[in-house]
Amino acid sequence: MMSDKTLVIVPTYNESHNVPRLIEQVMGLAPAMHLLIVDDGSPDGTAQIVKDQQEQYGGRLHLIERSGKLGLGTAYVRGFKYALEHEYDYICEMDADFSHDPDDLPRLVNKVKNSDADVAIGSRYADGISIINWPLSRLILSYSANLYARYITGLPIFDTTAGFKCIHRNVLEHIPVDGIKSNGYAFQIELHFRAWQAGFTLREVAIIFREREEGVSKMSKGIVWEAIWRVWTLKLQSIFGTL
Ligand SMILES: Nc1nc2c(ncn2[C@@H]2O[C@H](COP(=O)(O)OP(=O)(O)O[C@H]3O[C@H](CO)[C@@H](O)[C@H](O)[C@@H]3O)[C@@H](O)[C@H]2O)c(=O)[nH]1
Repeated sequence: MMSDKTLVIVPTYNESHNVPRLIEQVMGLAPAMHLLIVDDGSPDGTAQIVKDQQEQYGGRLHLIERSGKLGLGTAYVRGFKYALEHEYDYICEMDADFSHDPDDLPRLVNKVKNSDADVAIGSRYADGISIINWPLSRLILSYSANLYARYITGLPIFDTTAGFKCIHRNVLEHIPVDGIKSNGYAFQIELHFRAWQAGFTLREVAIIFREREEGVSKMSKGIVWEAIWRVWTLKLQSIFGTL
């Protein structure tokens, strides 16, 4: 096994305007990282753009194509299994739309490599509120969802729904990733909760989150509802065992 292999997993749905620059930026980082795009049959041809660039990056750019829009959570679970099968040590999550700055990836990876953190979370709320250009309504929704999830679950972090992080391979080997049932942004809460319950250390690293400039958010009412009820099932499961 190569030492210190890092895989950045990016789920995509209709991100053709973002993915060329995303690939260029992640492939240009030092130390070198691998990038896995998990695309859900995007009608705008996102997957084809990835395929066209694969040869250029000598085996560092990977693609999983799924048949339709199956959700953010299952896309990450698919990516985690790929990471374990291919023996990556550090596994990162990131959005395709530059809300997360790829240049912050080395900071997250270093946090896991060089501190007690098993999961380093790129946090919008660790240092006040560091979000640029979100409408006030979205900011209020996200902030209150995070307070609510933190209060009910007891998670020791401020950004429970963060989708930007680095995870040590050990975490994914020890929590049953197939058992993560949330599929929207609640997936992030559930992943943090299961890692924390298993005794792993979560640490927040302050980042600046920027509203996307290209494409649209896939946020929906269903995603919000799932987060509202899911935190209760997580809490109850932790008290009573599997429901
Ligand atoms: N493969 C796949 N990818 C998806 C799907 N839904 C969304 N994505 C991809 O997942 C990433 C995040 O989706 P967005 O729709 O851009 O998220 P957002 O509204 O900006 O939400 C942000 O905030 C959430 C809550 O705070 C975070 O949980 C989320 O990760 C993200 O950072 C993007 O790369 C998007 O293309 C899906 O069904 N399938």
